[in-house]
Amino acid sequence: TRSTRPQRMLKAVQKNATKGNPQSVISAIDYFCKNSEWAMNVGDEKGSILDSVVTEVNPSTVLELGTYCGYSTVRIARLLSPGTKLITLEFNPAYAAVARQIIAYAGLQDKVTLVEGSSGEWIPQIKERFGITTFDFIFLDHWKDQYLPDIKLFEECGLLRKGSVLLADNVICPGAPDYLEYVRNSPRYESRYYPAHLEYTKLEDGLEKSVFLG
Ligand SMILES: O=C(NC/C=C/[C@H]1O[C@@H](n2cnc3cncnc32)[C@H](O)[C@@H]1O)c1cc([N+](=O)[O-])cc(O)c1O
Ligand SMILES: [Mg+2]
Repeated sequence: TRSTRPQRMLKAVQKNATKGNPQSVISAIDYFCKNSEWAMNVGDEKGSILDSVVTEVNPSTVLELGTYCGYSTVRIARLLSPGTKLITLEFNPAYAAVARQIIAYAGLQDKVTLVEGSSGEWIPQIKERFGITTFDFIFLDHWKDQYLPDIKLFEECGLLRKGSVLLADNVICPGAPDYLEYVRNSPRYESRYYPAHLEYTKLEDGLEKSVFLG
């Protein structure tokens, strides 16, 4: 049967990247998406903004929602200080299987815990399962209509502390209007928009950074 786009993306990484070199994995995926097949990775332009926010926060506890093929997982994990691990949630087993291989190719498997399951099911279990009290940094890049219910779940589960940083992809395209309205109008968040473009296109998109005020 025909291969899937994630499988073809993995092949491109194995062909063009250097094992154990995260930057080469990132470049190989961006090259594949620019020259062969578009895919919904955060991409290099928004990825550089992601890098700068992760570097600024220098988080000890990190959560990503929506691993997909692991592109942003690799971008984040490569910047974490030694001993720091990130948890990434992905409920599609086929995507998770590709992501595991891409993360391993980058040599970052020891810095990543990939959990196969849905955010709604797993967020309430994180404290007890992973011994985490709160997250310093959360990257939201899963289904856009899940951003709002999941941020409310973070609040209910006590997973945010004063200064926790949430960074959301695609707040313009495809858009997460209810989430934007919430973080921009809630007195509990200080929110800022980083304008950019939809990955590998000229369409407008951007990231919203929201700091929990406690
Ligand atoms: O739709 C987009 N992203 C949705 C991403 C979804 C990914 O997160 C997983 N997921 C979903 N809910 C989940 C809950 N729990 C765990 N994984 C979950 C899905 O299995 C998929 O791997 C998107 C679309 C465009 N676009 O231009 O169309 C551009 C982008 O950058 C995008 O991120
Ligand atoms: Mg996205």
